Amino acid sequence: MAIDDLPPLREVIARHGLSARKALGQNFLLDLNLTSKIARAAGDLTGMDVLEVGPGPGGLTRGLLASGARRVLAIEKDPRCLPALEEIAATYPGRLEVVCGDALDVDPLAHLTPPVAIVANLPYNVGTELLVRWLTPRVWPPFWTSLTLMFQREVAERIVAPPGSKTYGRLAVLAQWRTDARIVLSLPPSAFTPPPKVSSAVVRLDALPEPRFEAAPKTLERVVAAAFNQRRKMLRAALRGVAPDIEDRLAEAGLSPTDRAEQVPLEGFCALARALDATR
Ligand SMILES: C[S@@+](CC[C@H](N)C(=O)[O-])C[C@H]1O[C@@H](n2cnc3c(N)ncnc32)[C@H](O)[C@@H]1O
Repeated sequence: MAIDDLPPLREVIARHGLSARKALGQNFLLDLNLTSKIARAAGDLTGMDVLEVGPGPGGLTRGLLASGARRVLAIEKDPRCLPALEEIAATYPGRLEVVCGDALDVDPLAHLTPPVAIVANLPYNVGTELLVRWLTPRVWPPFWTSLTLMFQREVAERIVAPPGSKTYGRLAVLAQWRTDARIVLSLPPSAFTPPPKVSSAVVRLDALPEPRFEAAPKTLERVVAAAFNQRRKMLRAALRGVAPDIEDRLAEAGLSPTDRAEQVPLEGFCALARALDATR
């Protein structure tokens, strides 16, 4: 059964000539049962403001509106998608605002009132850049309460990876520091039009009221980036450029200079960030 009275998405993309563009990472979800499922994975949206990044022809947008979101702000870079999105806006008067632009340049708080749920099916590189930005504001809690984001399966696994695992790295530390992160849905390439080369997964990240351990976001980001850039090296070598007296700071944080980044738990990276900031 259709989730609204709008025409099927295949008809919409044919009518508006929305052939997928590789440069914009366009792999569309045209099955409205699936887009409803992703909207439901975002939790109870009744009365919430929702930021959707990269709505494309609007399959997920329809799911979000049908599931009771108060208002949806949809930021889409490709102007060819606007007519399809305007049709949806007309079906849900006053509830969908469409902004044409790069999500990296738009301030959602100029359009929405917190608390906000963020939902997106974005190209990989923009998705991780936005994720890191949403996870590292100076002040916590952030303007959003949850992030429900589609990634390549391999990136989703990196976000939820535990310490000691091969995929544990910068994304795992930054995500698990301030959120509860879990994979809530897996999708095969055949779910998308055109099908991508790899499987995808939806990750749900719920903002914690407070970070698990105290640390300044900028310092933590710097430490984690340096540590995992050379993940096979011992910490004292990988972090040499971070501080001249890195061995003393590692000792203060209770870390061994001969450890490697993938063995260091979240708590250890936060302790190191605090030790570095204490000596500035
Ligand atoms: C993978 S498609 C998903 C489209 C739609 N959400 C769906 O699930 O069918 C990604 C969408 O993000 C848009 N996009 C790519 N980069 C963007 C950016 N920097 N800001 C906003 N939208 C972007 C693309 O034009 C495309 O419509």
